[in-house]
Amino acid sequence: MKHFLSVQSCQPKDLVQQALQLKAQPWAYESLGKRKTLGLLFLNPSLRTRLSTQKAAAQLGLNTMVMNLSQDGWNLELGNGMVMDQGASEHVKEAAQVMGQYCDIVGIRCFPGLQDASEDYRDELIGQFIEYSGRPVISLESCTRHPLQSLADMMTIEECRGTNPKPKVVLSWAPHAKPLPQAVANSFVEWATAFDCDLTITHPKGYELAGEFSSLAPVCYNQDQAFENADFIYCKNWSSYTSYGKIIGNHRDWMITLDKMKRTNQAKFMHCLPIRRNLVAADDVLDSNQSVVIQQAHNRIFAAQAVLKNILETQQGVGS
Ligand SMILES: NCCC[C@H](NC(=O)CCC(=O)O)C(=O)O
Ligand SMILES: NC(=O)OP(=O)(O)O
Repeated sequence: MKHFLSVQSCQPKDLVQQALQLKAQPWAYESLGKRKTLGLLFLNPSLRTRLSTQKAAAQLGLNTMVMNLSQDGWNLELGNGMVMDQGASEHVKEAAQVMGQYCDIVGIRCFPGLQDASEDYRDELIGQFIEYSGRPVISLESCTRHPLQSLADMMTIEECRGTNPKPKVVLSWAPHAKPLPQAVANSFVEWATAFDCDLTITHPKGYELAGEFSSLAPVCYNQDQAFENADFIYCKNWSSYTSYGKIIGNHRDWMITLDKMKRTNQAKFMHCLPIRRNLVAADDVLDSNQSVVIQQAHNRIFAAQAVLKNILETQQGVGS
């Protein structure tokens, strides 16, 4: 594996199996990353991604440097040929090349601005780090995707599906107070459709995902109907793609409740976290034994570890 940016960066089923093996034997490769450095750049807040990736790196013997770029770093300019007389102090060309000197692998978290769809969907910052750092780059959630989350989600589905050959998985939009990125939902659709799942997307009209993602699974505008016989409910808010970055209507009645969960086949409840209780999902859903949100967060360690292991093996000429 060279970079890890989306489901297309890997053999997803194989990677899930590797991650599950690492969960069983976390220290099996504890010297693989010896004397190598992982640099993690955060332009946005994080609890899980930051800590699970650091823990994964430690279990591979990697040294980690973390930088909260938005608080502690210089504002970066991405544009070519810009006269830098505004807020940005440093160009990504220098910043990425410098990171490439300090690190063997670079991870970047960067949320979209939610103002301009074409700008966000170019995912320029990650692209520039690939170009200028000369190092393998891992997406820690980009403007368009969150592949480490999706990998952990697929591990969780694998662990919970039992002998069900094709579980019904429902990605359900839920309300929120703030306009949020589409990245988690986009990525989940891409990954779930690469596995043996019967995926349905449900959301109010106006919340259609970008065509490259919405075209991968049927959309049902009736949440109650979508929940019938579901084995997994994957809940997430996202802002509108068509009215880009906007919240349209309030749709508070789309919150996940125990009554709605009763329509399902005792479905497991999934969410990437952080989650706003009693807005996105009710307390009694999150506190029920159907909720697997903590298991998902636990699996983030081994998802990151599997990705780092593959990149390190490629650097040593033993992987693909
Ligand atoms: N990394 C996982 C999700 C991150 C982000 N959630 C948030 O920003 C929630 C913020 C809040 O609830 O204030 C999202 O939806 O993409
Ligand atoms: N799910 C997830 O990525 O959480 P953080 O934003 O806390 O990293």
